[in-house]
Amino acid sequence: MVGTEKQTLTPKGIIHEKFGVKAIYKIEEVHDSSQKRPCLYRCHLQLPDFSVVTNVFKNKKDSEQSAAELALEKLGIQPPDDDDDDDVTVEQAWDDIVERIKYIFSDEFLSTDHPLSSHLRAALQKDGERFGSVPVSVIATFDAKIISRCKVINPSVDLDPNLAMSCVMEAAAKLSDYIVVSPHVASLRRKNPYPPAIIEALALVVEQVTLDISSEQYYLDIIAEKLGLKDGSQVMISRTIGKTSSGYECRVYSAIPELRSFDNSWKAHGKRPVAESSHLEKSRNAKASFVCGQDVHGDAIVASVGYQWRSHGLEHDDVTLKSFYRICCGISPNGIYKLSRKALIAAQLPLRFTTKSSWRGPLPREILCMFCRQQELAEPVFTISTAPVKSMSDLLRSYKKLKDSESDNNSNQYMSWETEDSDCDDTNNHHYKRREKEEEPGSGTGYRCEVKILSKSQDLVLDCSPGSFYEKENRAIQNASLKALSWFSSLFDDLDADPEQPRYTNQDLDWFYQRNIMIKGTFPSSRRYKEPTSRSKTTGMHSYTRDKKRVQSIPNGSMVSISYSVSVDVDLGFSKNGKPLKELIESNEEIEFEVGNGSMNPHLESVVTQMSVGQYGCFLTNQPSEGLILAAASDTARTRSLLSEISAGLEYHVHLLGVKGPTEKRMEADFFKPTLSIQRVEFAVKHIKELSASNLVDFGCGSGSFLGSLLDYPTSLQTIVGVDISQKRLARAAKMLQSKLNKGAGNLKSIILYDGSILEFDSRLHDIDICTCLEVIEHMEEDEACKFGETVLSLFRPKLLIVSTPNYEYNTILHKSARYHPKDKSMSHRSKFRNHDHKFEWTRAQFKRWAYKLSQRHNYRVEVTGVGGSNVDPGFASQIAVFSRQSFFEVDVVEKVAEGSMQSYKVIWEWKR
Ligand SMILES: C[S@@+](CC[C@H](N)C(=O)[O-])C[C@H]1O[C@@H](n2cnc3c(N)ncnc32)[C@H](O)[C@@H]1O
Ligand SMILES: [Mg+2]
Repeated sequence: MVGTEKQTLTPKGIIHEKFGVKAIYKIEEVHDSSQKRPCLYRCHLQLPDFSVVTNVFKNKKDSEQSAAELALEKLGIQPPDDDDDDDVTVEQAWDDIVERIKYIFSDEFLSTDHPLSSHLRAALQKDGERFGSVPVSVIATFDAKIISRCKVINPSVDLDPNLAMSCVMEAAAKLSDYIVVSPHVASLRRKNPYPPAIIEALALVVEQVTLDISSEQYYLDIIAEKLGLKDGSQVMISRTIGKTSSGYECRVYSAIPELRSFDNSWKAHGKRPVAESSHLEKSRNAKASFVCGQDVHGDAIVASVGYQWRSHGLEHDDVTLKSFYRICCGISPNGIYKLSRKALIAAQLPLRFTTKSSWRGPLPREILCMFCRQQELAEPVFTISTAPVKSMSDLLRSYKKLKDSESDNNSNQYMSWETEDSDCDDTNNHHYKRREKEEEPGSGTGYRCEVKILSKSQDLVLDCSPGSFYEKENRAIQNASLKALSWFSSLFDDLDADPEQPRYTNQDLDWFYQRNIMIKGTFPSSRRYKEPTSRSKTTGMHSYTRDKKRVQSIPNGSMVSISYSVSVDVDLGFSKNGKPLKELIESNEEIEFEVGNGSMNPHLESVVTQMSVGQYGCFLTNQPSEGLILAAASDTARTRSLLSEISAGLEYHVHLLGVKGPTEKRMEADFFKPTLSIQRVEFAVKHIKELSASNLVDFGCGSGSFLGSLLDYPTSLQTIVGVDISQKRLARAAKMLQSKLNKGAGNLKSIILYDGSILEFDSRLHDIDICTCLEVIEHMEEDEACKFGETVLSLFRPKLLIVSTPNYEYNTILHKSARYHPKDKSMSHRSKFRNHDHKFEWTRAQFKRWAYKLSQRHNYRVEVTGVGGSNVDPGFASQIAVFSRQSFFEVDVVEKVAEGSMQSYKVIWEWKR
């Protein structure tokens, strides 16, 4: 007799028998360039219903076998070499079934991919007596090991499935300590409850249900019915948790927990009792509890339905999965920012606040207030303190200290001592406490802000005291708010994660307080800055891969404008039917952001800052949290199904529309300590003192930063005047000056702000001691700048005129410091200027020519000098011409003009002592 040696099939063989050509193996080569090892292999196996990916192997065959083994495990098929059915005795078979049932009801089985585990998870979603009960028929049908052992016990099980079920019931009866057998309903359930954490994790399933409220039935009864409850009287209703896209309010509906007596004894030892864990009690629904801030047990329905005070009829609106996820998103500070910028995937809550003009979206303080309201916390309390800054030398010394403290605090040096025209200190009408002023009157100021978040019952939730100083009070407040927000954000960010304690009830505050006191230096470091971990892809456009060395051509501080789209994309080779699958989830025609402050999705920012204007880019990344994608996607059902694909990632397309270089002030602040504007103030003060000037006019005074600084220096000045054509800036100047004067600054008699063009003459400003025109002329056309020169020296005729403007030749140095490439062909001539608003920038020779010719025509003497750098090549960063009136013609001209008496300027604000 020829020996019939038993041929055991390999895992791959079994897969082939079952699926034939529908099983697609794909081998991926894994290179590790850092180590000179040969290539490794990973196998992706795609089956009609699911796919698996292996670890890496030295050879392709092993990776394929491993993939097949993984797939068999998922299918619940025992690998053939595991054991040999022929050798199993009946007794052993019973033992195996008992062991297997025990394993099926273990904690770890719930997280396996075995098809039975889905039945178990579904059973744990049931309420009441059915909670955790799994039909015996399911166990007898879907577990290969149980089937094979049942066959050993009784070979006829193939013909009569009832036999297998009896086997399972009988085996389960031997586990009476562990399993409850319900013979009348033929189901099994575990005796001891699952740990609450496991149950909570299971509660994260969010599905869409349809409530038919068209009938005459009471809507709460309909909701009760969906929740498996008797009627509306058993339904608990949450507070409003958010709105649908059309603005209707949503609430969470769930079962009223069993009425328990009020046992307050736990408060003494500070720990809330864990609910008596009978399997009959509904498990805590973590997601619903997170969303509405109340303990929700069992299933919950988010719905927008009910009677509003505005109308008599029942109002209702569809709550889509998208609106649900958007509500979840809006609970976190980062989400509030994302939603308000209409860029869920792209926008990020910035890590720092630089200037109001470059900030996009609601300001940090507004977001913080919104967040506190939403979380039922008290309004944030800001405490502002000032630091003494006495003289230039002290300022320089303290700068160094500040820099150290800034770096301790993981923040950016730009934040300190920066001036910015467009910033205004709109710090009114909020909860501010002012500390004793530590500085001497008349000295400069630096602001520091601390923010405290308290619960409604005034318990401290967060104490955020960043150590940084800012020149502007508003900037200190915004940055402190941002720090508090970033901290809350790190608690809330992942929509699908379960924050341990998402809200702060009195009971939670103790531990919350201890964990959350945030002081200087203990701020959690950000996880945001990662290079794109792209699955690289070439598309004929610019494509980016992980290996490519990153060369940032757009410097930090620039304002970048892009259009982009993001799609969920399933790799061609892995999609079912081999068809490419893609779903657009977010797109934006134009969105602007500041580079380097963390306000843009790091992948997009990293790619965009390597591009030039007009260029397109395409890249792929892994997916962020599913909740975020679903909140952005319009077809949530389809997007969800794509996301379940193993090779799903995000495909970004981006077009760089424009770049505005980093602001002049930021670039200069990076380079000059003290800043050029402070150096200009010092320069002017020196001349005021030399001349013992009693009045001064600042032409193009903007938001009054120069005039405001003059209040900090003791001089002979009695009257100062500002002229500008921007009413908005003049209003800011007035507000700032008033606030400084209220604090007792300066020794002046009067201040006037005029709205008017400095190209026009106004006889009230004739024959002034000193006129200044700092960084203004380059904001006009060149011919206007020349006209201004003529008007001032021929009509206003001040004793001294100081005009400053950037030195174009110095830009190469500034741009180099900002990693800016002026040779970039995509940059226009204008973009090589320091500021996008500059109409021209002169070289030293151009400026000198203008100044000398002008002075000669009007009988002034001129000295051309500057601040920042020195007289040697390429000269001063900010070039300055000082025109002094020669006394020769003086008398005639003064009289001539006084007769003309033209008043073309309008008084905007006036102050008199
Ligand atoms: C860069 S800002 C300089 C502000 C201020 N001098 C300083 O150094 O901080 C230029 C200012 O010039 C003003 N300006 C431009 N053309 C003007 C004109 N024809 N008359 C008056 N002001 C003008 C603008 O409104 C703007 O406030
Ligand atoms: Mg300028």
